[in-house]
Amino acid sequence: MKIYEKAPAKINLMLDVLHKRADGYHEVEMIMTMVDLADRLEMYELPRDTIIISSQAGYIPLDEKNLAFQAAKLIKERYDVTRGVYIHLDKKIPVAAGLAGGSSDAAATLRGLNRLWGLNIDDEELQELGAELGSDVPFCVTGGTALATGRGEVLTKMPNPPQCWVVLAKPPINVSTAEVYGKLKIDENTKHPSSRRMQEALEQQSFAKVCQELGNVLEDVTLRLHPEVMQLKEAMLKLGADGVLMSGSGPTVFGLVSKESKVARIYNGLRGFCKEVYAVRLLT
Ligand SMILES: C[C@@](CO)(OP(=O)(O)O)[C@H](O)COP(=O)(O)OP(=O)(O)OC[C@H]1O[C@@H](n2ccc(N)nc2=O)[C@H](O)[C@@H]1O
Ligand SMILES: Nc1ncnc2c1ncn2[C@@H]1O[C@H](COP(=O)(O)OP(=O)(O)O)[C@@H](O)[C@H]1O
Repeated sequence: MKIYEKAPAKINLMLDVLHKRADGYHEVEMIMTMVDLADRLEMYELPRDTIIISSQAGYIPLDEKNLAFQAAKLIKERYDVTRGVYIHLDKKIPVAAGLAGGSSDAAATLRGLNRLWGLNIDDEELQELGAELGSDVPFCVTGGTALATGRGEVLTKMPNPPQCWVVLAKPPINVSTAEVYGKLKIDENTKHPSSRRMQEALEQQSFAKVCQELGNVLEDVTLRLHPEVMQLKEAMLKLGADGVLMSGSGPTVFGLVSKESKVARIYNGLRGFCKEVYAVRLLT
């Protein structure tokens, strides 16, 4: 039997950092949602007790460093599964982009192997397993729109934003999440976005207010390291996006666009100087 799972990318509509914790992680408040740009996973059982990962993408690890491998290993160990699995990753989400591609692959692996091996693990337990793999994995297990607190693993469901277009642009630079958190300084000058106001915008289904409340404290760090991210933000706004923000630790910038008629102009305008541009819908 073959199992297929879709692993969508996330964007952070707002991302606030409250403080650094004793365990080295940062206490966050983020509202995240999924977009229709997704990796596709194909999984089937192997007669031998082994985990094999393959992918058409030449630029991700295929060994135990791969988050899908780690997810398969964790579920096998925790539920005493002695059967093996072959997992093919059809990568579509740009890597190390602030879009949680690896986390979403890990979450999709947990969901898929739960089905393949009939383990009947509920979502809450899958999220707990996910938290052992990374801070964004629990959200990716169930998706939708959620407020994430703690280090990202404490989830409260939120209404989906009003449907719109999302134009994503990833500049050709690599950003390390650990480095961005490491260089972040929270002080009295920090401009904190508000999860309460973003939540109100979602409850009111106000697209204008969602755009107005977009904010990410990690932006300042990544913009300082890579000024070209700012150029992308400015270009997107100039081309007509209604709201623009960097996702996660970056470097991907997303623009929310309500009118379909504007999307082609923004997409084509950005393609002039950025190779990786996507125009997708929210996954609502
Ligand atoms: C910034 C965010 C926003 O959604 O996403 P990305 O930019 O990675 O997509 C997340 O907080 C990233 O989540 P994730 O990528 O799963 O992070 P992890 O693997 O758990 O942690 C990577 C490193 O980031 C730092 N880290 C992560 C989460 C957190 N709340 N505080 C931290 O300080 C730690 O240094 C950790 O070693
Ligand atoms: N299945 C996977 N897909 C993408 N990247 C992976 C995967 N497994 C491990 N990685 C590694 O995880 C790191 C972060 O990748 P990714 O999850 O795409 O980015 P981000 O945390 O910025 O959203 C990369 O350095 C990549 O090599």
